[in-house]
Amino acid sequence: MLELRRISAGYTGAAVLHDVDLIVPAGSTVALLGPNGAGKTTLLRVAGGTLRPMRGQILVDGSDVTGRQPHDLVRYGVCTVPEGRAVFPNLSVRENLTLFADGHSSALDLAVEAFPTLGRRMNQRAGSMSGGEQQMVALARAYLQNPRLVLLDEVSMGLAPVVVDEVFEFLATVRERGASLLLVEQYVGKALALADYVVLLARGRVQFVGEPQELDEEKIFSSYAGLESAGASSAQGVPR
Ligand SMILES: Nc1ncnc2c1ncn2[C@@H]1O[C@H](COP(=O)(O)OP(=O)(O)OP(=O)(O)O)[C@@H](O)[C@H]1O
Repeated sequence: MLELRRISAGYTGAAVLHDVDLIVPAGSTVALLGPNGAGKTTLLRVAGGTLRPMRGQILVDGSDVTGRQPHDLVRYGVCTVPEGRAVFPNLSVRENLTLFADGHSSALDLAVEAFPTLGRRMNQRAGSMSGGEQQMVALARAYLQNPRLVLLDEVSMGLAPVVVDEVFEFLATVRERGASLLLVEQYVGKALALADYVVLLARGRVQFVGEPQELDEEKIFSSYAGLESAGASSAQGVPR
């Protein structure tokens, strides 16, 4: 579905990602983990078309989409749910959703099915909703675009535990419907439970690719500390 080949990317000339290879097979969920500043958000920006890589190629279903803008990528079935509450605050929930519903009338029903809370709040101004509710709108919007690949950057950030559970149930539903997911997530245990594959990034380089069963949460966190201080060159993959 998505293939990043030897991606180097960064800001104002300085590379943050170095020769990163990453594959998200069709229908698979990949958890992208790593310590603060590892380059996870940067990688999602590259995959989602908001940051052009300095080098390397981005392929979607074998087509080269390097340099394509996010709105072009939607046509390839790639949608991003960025970090933070990506809603139009002055529009109602209904308007926020309709903008992304692409004319199909059952779209709002789909959103309500996913998040019943939204059904009771269709006329509320999105900006006046709680953080969790705004995140539901942002997630439902991506769902309405009938995506084949959803890029998710810390979508549970700052949410109450009960809302986090709801968000993960929703992601499981999106996955069951056949979409691929690439997710950056602070709730490592939940990410591992959902993921088919894990990619661990540190200092802008891939340190480990494997299956969640090969890792456990505690070891990942202890490896973060080592990877942050020791640097990528001396990091020896991930402790098992
Ligand atoms: N817009 C930007 N301009 C300049 N440097 C940036 C920008 N965004 C990120 N960086 C730098 O790129 C590096 C990687 O940041 P990135 O946000 O990709 O890491 P991350 O793994 O998502 O971290 P975190 O887990 O803390 O969110 C950091 O050193 C950061 O300071």
